[in-house]
Amino acid sequence: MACGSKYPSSPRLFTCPKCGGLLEPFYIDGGSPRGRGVWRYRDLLPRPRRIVTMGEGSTPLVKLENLSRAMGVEVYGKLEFLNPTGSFKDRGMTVGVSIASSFSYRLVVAASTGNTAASMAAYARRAGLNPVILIPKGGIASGKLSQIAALGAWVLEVEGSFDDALDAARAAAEKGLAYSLNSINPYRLEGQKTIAFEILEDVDRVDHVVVPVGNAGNISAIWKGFKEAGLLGLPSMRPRMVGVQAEGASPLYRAWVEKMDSVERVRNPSTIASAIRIGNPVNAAKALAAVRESDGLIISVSDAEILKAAATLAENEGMLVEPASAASLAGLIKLRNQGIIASGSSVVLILTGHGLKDPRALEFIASSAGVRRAYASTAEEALLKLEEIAVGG
Ligand SMILES: Cc1ncc(COP(=O)(O)O)c(C=O)c1O
Ligand SMILES: N[C@@H](CCOP(=O)(O)O)C(=O)O
Repeated sequence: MACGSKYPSSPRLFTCPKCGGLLEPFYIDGGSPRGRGVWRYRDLLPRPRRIVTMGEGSTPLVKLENLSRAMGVEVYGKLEFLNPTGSFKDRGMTVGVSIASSFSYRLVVAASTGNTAASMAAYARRAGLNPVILIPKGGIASGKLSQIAALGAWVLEVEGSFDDALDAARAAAEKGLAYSLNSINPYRLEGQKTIAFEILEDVDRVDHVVVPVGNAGNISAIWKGFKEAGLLGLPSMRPRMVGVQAEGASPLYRAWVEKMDSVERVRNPSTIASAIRIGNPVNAAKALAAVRESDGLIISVSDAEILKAAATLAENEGMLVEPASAASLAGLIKLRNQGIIASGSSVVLILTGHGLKDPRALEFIASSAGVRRAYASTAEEALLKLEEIAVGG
């Protein structure tokens, strides 16, 4: 693939036997959008015999009016946290699990920082498959852990980072023990490229698409979508792709700064944004190519900037997202302050995961918003308190 080789599509062929690079499907014929959700773009998706769906995709693209005014740019949020399991991963899982189920796999496997796991578990249950999940011990948000447990998945806690868990999950898939649904699976990423198609159907102009980056599959998939959109008769817009990493887990940012084509593994990635606490992104080469081809860039933001952005989004737009998602707004704020994104630009933030998944992070956000709480021992006292609040405004 990086070497230019082409192969007939096969559900288990993920990497190029010659160069070891991750494969990508390509299409000769186009088509046209019809229906709703991810499968609206079925002419540019794999064609499994059976489709396992929960109506994922068709998420709202909402103008963030207050932030747009304050920042002097047109900011839109793509509300990916409104997908069935609360993250963009569902777009990929409907495709990946449909393939697994069409080819009679019984066991599906993924390493996860939480959202891939929750999504895979849900779609696998619906398809009657058994989900096995490897997580970094103590490394995922409590809401996600409960979500996975409630879906009855097998959870294997691995001492180490997400990257260590992924090494094991990949090895298990290579041995044929289970079908891998991480983003090494090119068919799963095909579902995620539909984010680009939907953006193109919803806005007339987009200059920048800002994406939080962990394992780097999503930014690569979205850019692939922009490149392929013409095949579906959609407008051919090529926005700049902006990848945002958390400072303590930023191998791609470092590779970008040092003008490298591959990343150096960060051994102990650390950030409050557990979803992107990843030190060795498997899609690094594709993501770097996407950013370069689109004339975009990769930046990093601190945990403080991420939490501040999450609180800003909540206070100004009423949206609660998990820290990894807020990294996109933190990135935009930084790029506006540095003058890199010009005023008047049209910017789409990919809001990837729901805030309710990470109650601990919500507490941090609440404290920065200044929690307003009072106690009343009777209804009369409550009324007095309300009168005081009304006077205070
Ligand atoms: C909420 C959230 N945001 C962003 C990301 C980053 O996506 P990717 O791994 O495709 O770069 C992830 C997962 O990695 C995630 O769960
Ligand atoms: N944030 C991800 C990490 C795994 O990424 P994947 O795209 O390779 O599945 C998660 O939610 O687990």
